[in-house]
Amino acid sequence: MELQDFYSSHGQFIGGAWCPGSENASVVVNPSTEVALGEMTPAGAAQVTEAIEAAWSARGAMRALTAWNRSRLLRRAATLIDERAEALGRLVALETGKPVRQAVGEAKASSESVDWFADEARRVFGMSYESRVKGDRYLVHMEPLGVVAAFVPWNFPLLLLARKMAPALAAGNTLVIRPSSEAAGATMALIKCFEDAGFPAGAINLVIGRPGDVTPTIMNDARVAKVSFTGSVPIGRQIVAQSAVTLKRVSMELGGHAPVIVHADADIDAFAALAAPGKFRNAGQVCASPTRFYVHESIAREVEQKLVAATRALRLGSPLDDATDLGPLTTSRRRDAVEKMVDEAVSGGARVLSGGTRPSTMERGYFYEPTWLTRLQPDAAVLNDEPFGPIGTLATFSTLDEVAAEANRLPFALAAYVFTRSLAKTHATVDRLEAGVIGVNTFVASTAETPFGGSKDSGYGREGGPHAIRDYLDTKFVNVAMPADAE
Ligand SMILES: NC(=O)C1=CN([C@@H]2O[C@H](COP(=O)(O)OP(=O)(O)OC[C@H]3O[C@@H](n4cnc5c(N)ncnc54)[C@H](O)[C@@H]3O)[C@@H](O)[C@H]2O)C=CC1
Ligand SMILES: O=Cc1ccc(S(=O)(=O)O)cc1
Repeated sequence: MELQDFYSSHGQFIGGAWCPGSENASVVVNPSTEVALGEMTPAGAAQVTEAIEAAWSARGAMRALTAWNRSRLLRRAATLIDERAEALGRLVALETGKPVRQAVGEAKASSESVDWFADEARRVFGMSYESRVKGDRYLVHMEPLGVVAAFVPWNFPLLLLARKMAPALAAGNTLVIRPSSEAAGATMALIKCFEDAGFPAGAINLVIGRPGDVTPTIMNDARVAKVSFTGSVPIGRQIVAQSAVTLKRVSMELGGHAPVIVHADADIDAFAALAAPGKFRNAGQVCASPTRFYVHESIAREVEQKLVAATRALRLGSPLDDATDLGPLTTSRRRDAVEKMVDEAVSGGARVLSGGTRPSTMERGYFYEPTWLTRLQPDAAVLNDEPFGPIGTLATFSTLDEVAAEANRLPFALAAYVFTRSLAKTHATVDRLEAGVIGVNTFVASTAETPFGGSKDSGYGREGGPHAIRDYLDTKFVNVAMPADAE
């Protein structure tokens, strides 16, 4: 099916039915060609209210499902996502510019997340314990919150959506989802997997619209009990402020600026082989992307050479090509922001070790070369603001005290990475780092079964792992006193 036909036949999903949006059509652009993939009609504020009403009405149907039923539905959705992974990945590649192999990997990881929470649905345990009055009982029930709103960004439109939907549905909630319009088709296709799995009408609602039409409507509606947001720190702050009006619960998965500490005893070849693809995965548009590389001064020269060589071996090109490692940035505003950061750094005296420009080989598209910068001024924007693009910075260190202070200097605390062969150095470094997730000798810091999230300006709440479902549950204490004349 042509993408335009898919946008037209799907669109918004409200109360179990697909329908067009009520606002003027907007164009979805292919970032690797800058050509329109099609047009879709965004949802207006009235449709957002309809979606909240549908989710509110469907609470009963969700509560009528047993944990085993919810588990079966999630398992079916996970199977469908897995079966459709190639098609889902292709949509992500077309709409966001992510290389198709990475995009199919994202679809598979989404399936794993939903599959994992299919099990978690059956492990929502309350408690029963002895009262301080003989014969009475204290019971603690865990209950769904009701209607949950999920705001999902464009960089991992499948995975970050799955990580919100799966625990919310496993706990028995209903959903109103606002994805980024950049990845409209991929989001619709993922929602279709849940529809085809057989969730009750109204349990899942999708509204693709402009922030000004969608967010205030959701934030001002007291029927929405919780909001889970992934995106930038400034928008996260706005949403937290707005949540005060109706006292919604909030989970925030915001930006990062991950430090990477490479100790003198690290396996340099293994590090370089992981670091180049790790840094430039999804062109660096990953909240946990490794960005500030601190290398022990005794190995700095060798690390620099090997890192640059490994980076030059990466293939930049069409996201639809299986051999591509690096596609375009998803939006022109991201490419422009990256370009500005590099140009300003260079004006301030930074040295470019590789990249530093748009590629001469690509005539169109929001491409930018994978870039390494060194000798940066401490106040360079790239060392302080999240680059969210294909830029890595290199600096040296001599002591753990010095590098730990530098790593923790920023207000972000999402991911960090450490490379060493020593267990003692691993523990000493990990203990000093302020980060929600830490990879040691790896850039994998997130799986379906482990908690992902940050602290400080990187937000709060955890996605994935056994901790995640707690954010979608309410606690009810019941004190059962025995009547004096009970039989
Ligand atoms: N933590 C993460 O995974 C992500 C972080 N970001 C951060 O955002 C920066 C810029 O991304 P942009 O899309 O250009 O910026 P942005 O700050 O306008 O948007 C960030 C995300 O929030 C959404 N958004 C914007 N306004 C919203 C609102 N009022 N209500 C609900 N959602 C809203 C957007 O659709 C997007 O997905 C990146 O440089 C990065 O720092 C962006 C996407 C994902
Ligand atoms: O942007 C947030 C983000 C994206 C991807 C992953 S994962 O490593 O692929 O799980 C984690 C966080």
